Formats: sequence, C-alpha cells, structure tokens
Amino acid sequence: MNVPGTFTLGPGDGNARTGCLTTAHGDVETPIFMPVGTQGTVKSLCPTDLHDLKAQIILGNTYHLYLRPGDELVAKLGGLHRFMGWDGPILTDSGGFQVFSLSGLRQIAEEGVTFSSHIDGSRHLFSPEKVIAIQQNLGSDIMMVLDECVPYGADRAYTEKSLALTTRWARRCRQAHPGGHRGQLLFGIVQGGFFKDLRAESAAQLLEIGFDGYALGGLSVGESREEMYDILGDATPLLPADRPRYLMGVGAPRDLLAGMAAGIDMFDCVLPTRNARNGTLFTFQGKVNIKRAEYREDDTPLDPTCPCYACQTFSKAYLRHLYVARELLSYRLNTLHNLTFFSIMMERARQAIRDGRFAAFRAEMEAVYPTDEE
Ligand SMILES: CNc1nc2c(CCNCC3CCCCC3)c3nc(N)[nH]c(=O)c3cc2[nH]1
Ligand SMILES: [Zn+2]
Repeated sequence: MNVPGTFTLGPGDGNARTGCLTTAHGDVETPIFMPVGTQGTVKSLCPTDLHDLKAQIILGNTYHLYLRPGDELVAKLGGLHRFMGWDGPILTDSGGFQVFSLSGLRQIAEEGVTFSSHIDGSRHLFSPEKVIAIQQNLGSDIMMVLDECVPYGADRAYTEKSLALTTRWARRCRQAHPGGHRGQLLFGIVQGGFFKDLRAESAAQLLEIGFDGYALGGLSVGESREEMYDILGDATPLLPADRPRYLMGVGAPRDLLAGMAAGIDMFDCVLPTRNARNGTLFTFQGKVNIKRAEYREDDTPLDPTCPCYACQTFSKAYLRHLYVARELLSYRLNTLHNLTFFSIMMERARQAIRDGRFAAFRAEMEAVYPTDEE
C-alpha cells in the first residue's frame, strides 16, 4: 500500500485526467464526487448503504461536530471513523465556510474568526491552530486549512486584504500540522474572488508553503455559471498537476463535467442529498420531480438502468406516494438513488477519460442536463 498522500496519475483526455489518491483509510479513484455527511452521517443512510453505492470517500463537518457532540468527545470515542462506523476515507472542511453561512455575529481578526453557535448562541473562536486540532481529533484523512470564502461581489480591496490573511492562516495551519502526522493530509485553499491576478497570487503563495492537495475555494457562491467557468478555466492550470485538485461545493452534473474538463479531481456538493429531500431526482434521462401528478399512476421504475434498491424495487407511483405522505422512507430511497446516480456518472466519466472519449460523454450528459435550467 502506498503512503498516504501518494497521488498517481492515470490516462488523461485533454485537461481531464484520472488518478488515484492514497489515504490512511484507503485509495480514492479520481475524478471523484464526495457525498456530504453533516452531523456524522450522510442523512438517512447507513455506512453499508454508502459502500453499496460505491462511495469511496465522504465529507464530515468540522463546524457541526465541534459544536455537537464535540471533537474531544469524538476523539475519546476513537475518532470519527469509529464513531460513525465508516471505515473509508473522510475529508473534513475547516468549518470556515459553515461559520460564514450558518452562524451569526461573526468577527474576522488576525487570530481567527469568532462566531456564535447556531445551536445555543455560545461564542467560539476558530483559529488556524484550533481547526487543525479539531480535524486531528476527528481523525479525518484529508483536512482543509482555515480560510475566508470571500462573499460574491466583494471589491478588490476587500478581496486583497482577505487573501493576505487567508494565506497567513494557511501558513499557520501548515505549521500546526507539518505533514505526515498520523497519515492525515492537509489541503490548501485558493481564494482571490473573481480577480484572476489575485487567484494567481494565492496559488503561488500556497505552492510556496506546500500542501498535499489544492482546492479552489470562493466559487459556487452565487456567481453566474460563466463567471465560475471563467475562473475555473484560468485558475485550475495554476494548481500543480501532480497533486489532487478539489473544487469546493460543486456541483450539479453539468458543473462536474465542466470541472473535470478543466482538470479538477475532487468535488463535493449537498445537491444530491438535499434534492432527495425535496423530491428532485437525477436520472440518465434527466431530472424527475417525483411529486408531480403525472407520476401518480406510473408503475414504471424511476430509472430502469439504475441498480439502486429504489429503482429495482419500487414504482414512481410509490416514490411519489411516499414523498406526498412525507414518509421517512421517501428521504432514504431518494437519497440512495441520487447518490447512486452521482456515483455511476463519475464512474462513467472516469472510463470515458481512460477511453479518450470524454468530450462525447460530456455532450451526451449535457443533452439531458442542459446548461440553461437550474
Ligand atoms: C456550495 N458552494 C460552496 N461550498 C463551499 C465550501 C464548503 C464545501 N463543502 C463543505 C461541506 C458542506 C456541508 C457540510 C460538510 C462540509 C467552501 N469551503 C471552504 N473552506 N472554502 C471555500 O471557499 C468554500 C467555497 C464553497 N462554495
Ligand atoms: Zn436508482
């Protein structure tokens, strides 16, 4: 078995590439979509379900687990893998993004970001050293640095100032986790908003510090698709080709395709799990809104080509009934299906890259996932 952090590139097709990342809890084939677990669980699924749908790596949530049940308790109970019964790789975000999106009353200073818990209003400080300690306690295989995800529309002056602080925080994170510590990897996060020169500066600064992988942050924050793709195309080649590249918070099928075409290796998004809860299901024939009346008497499976338990066992009429009746099983079956779809789509993408036919695969998928609708 390779040492954690080993990243071996396989066949490529244009800027799209396949690879294999070794972590302390196993290897991850790239490009990869990572299902999001929020409070130590991928909502409504058991770890066995995740293995059944061939999930290779999942996301844990530093912010939530720190607040409840507490990272120290999780450490005392053997770490997040043992706590949640998932023996595969886990990536944890630093929590910075959640602080900005979930908690009120936050202040940014040299030391770190102070915020009020969305649970009980108590005050907390996330410093670079603190978020490293939390992720070490959780035992995640891939940790992220503390960063400020600059709000969409921030002006150049604010973005420049924020970038300088974010880089100082990244350096403190690296110092707090010099590398090789129990095989836990540390990724840097490129910021710089929508200013290409600032993005280049950010990438160069992070490269000089040196990380096991590099993420593009500050995207999928409300910008238009073309704005995201513009930065994506310009910034991705700045990230070292021999290290994993992670596009944070992305995304819908067409955004995964655009990211892979640009040379991105790793993705995470709440879309498949969140949409499962509101009845929006992804199939290879396009999106299905299961609550629509047209499915009331539809005795056919959601996606006859899908191997998941929901598609193999139930009709659209039944899935619609469960959703309309607000039955808990609706949540579980819809999540099983959506994550199976994302898993199969990524497997087909990896094979298309290996076969040198990624452009054709992308065109085929975009025909059912047009770029105009949300
Ligand atoms: C949705 N768009 C988006 N997400 C971003 C995220 C979060 C990525 N997902 C993390 C999971 C969220 C659910 C719970 C578990 C962790 C970002 N994170 C960081 N640190 N920096 C970003 O610029 C950053 C930028 C992001 N943009
Ligand atoms: Zn299915």
